[in-house]
Amino acid sequence: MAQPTMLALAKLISESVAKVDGFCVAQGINFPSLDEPFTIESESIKLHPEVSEAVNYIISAAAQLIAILRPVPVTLSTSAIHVHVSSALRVVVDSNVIEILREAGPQGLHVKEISEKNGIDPGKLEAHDMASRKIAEASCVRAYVQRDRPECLHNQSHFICFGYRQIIPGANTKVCRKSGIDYDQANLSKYYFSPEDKFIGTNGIAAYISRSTDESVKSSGFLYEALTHPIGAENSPSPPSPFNLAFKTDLHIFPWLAQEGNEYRLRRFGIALDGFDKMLPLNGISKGYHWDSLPIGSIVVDVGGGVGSEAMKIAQAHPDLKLIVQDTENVVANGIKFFRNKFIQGLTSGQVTFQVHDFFTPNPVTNARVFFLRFILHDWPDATCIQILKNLRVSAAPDTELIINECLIQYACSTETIVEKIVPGARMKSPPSPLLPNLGYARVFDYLIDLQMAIIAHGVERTVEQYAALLQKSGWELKEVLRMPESSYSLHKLVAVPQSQRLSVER
Ligand SMILES: C[S@@+](CC[C@H](N)C(=O)[O-])C[C@H]1O[C@@H](n2cnc3c(N)ncnc32)[C@H](O)[C@@H]1O
Repeated sequence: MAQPTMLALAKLISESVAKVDGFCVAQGINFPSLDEPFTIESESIKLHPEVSEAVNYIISAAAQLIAILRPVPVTLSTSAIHVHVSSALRVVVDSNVIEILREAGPQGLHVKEISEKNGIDPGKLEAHDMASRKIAEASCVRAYVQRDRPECLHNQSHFICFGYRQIIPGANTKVCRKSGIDYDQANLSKYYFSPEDKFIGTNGIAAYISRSTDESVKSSGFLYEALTHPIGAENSPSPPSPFNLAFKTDLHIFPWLAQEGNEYRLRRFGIALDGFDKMLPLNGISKGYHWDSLPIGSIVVDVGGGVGSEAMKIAQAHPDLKLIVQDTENVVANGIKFFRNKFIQGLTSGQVTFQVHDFFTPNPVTNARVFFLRFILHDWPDATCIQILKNLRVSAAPDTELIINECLIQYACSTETIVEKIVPGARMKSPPSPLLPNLGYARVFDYLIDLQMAIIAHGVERTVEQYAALLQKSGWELKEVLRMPESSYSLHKLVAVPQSQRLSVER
């Protein structure tokens, strides 16, 4: 007899599929197929609030079934070598295979022709593609690149989703003209080999893949060495991170990215964060928070705002707000270029300004209505976060609200903490049994990013309680949690207000 859990999971899957089907029928839409070209809009149904819950239950239940059904040694061995998927993905992105296939059209291209364009030996390319394809299939992801004939590859929706500029007349012409790239064959190959320009004007997904499979994957192999490093073991205040060991540097990743020679990586990092947003519901940044009820002209400071991809969305959706994007010098320069490409009116109208500011010093803006922090605190250990938060607290006005936009980690067991009881929104809705309380595999990305933060930056993804404690120690009070359950990543907004007693910054 099958385990009762298996039967319950199978039932949950069919009920949830029926819900997705019912929604599609009621709306008169087809659920996107893997054989159709990807667009951000067509994918948005998967993040629709009425669909996403059922989708998450299906993903979570399917993974639990796989874990039950697959022999344990196979599961462990597969996980042990899964890193090769990342390495193969990087080859495909950084050697321009996607762009070359897109240009070739639906009939695909012989590997020799791909090789003529990107300079990678066909035998090697074949080997890489096979690795990527076979492992992807083994993980039930489905092949990224399809073959009709043994030596011919063509794009599937997964690769098209990387959103490279198309190198064919029409839509491409516009983008390529913007970046000053001509269309003759000579320049085309130059473009393939000009990484400085590669991601500019794209939707950022390929930049995200390229970044993650470069610094992060290389560093990941050093996790054990970092954890067992004698300096760390001897309680040194700054034990090396896996990134430090892999890249032979003592620097934290951000000052390292700002170093001469890393200009391409820094630019790619900024565009990658814009690409990351494609995992989130459209207009997710606006959801939940009362942006529309802020007084006209209110100042929103995006602290460590990167190239300003979030500030751009807030500015576009709320034209009466003023945005100040703060970051380090090189990033601010990249941000201004990013805005010139995507939203020049924001700059010319004065609605958005950039400011060089080190968030380890008190914030120069003392009349902010909102301090906005996205993906800042997860880059640093607790003591450093408290420093950052205190420097915002000393500059906060009585009506300043602090929005922390971060992933919230949920334990795989049920919890009922004081914070969950008293702070509105702090508690996550529990999924039905026998799914894990944290939604299991449907939320695996959260836990991988948690590891990634530790690996590249000594950082960490935190629970609501951990954020409440950091805020409490730095003069802020957690007021509410604005959850966005439809996000594929547990990205939520924590809203904090100044504690009544003003703190002085400890140095
Ligand atoms: C993970 S990124 C997040 C960027 C942006 N908030 C977003 O969500 O797209 C972290 C940002 O912090 C910036 N940063 C790092 N150290 C900084 C410092 N000391 N002062 C200001 N910004 C800093 C980095 O340059 C980077 O843009």
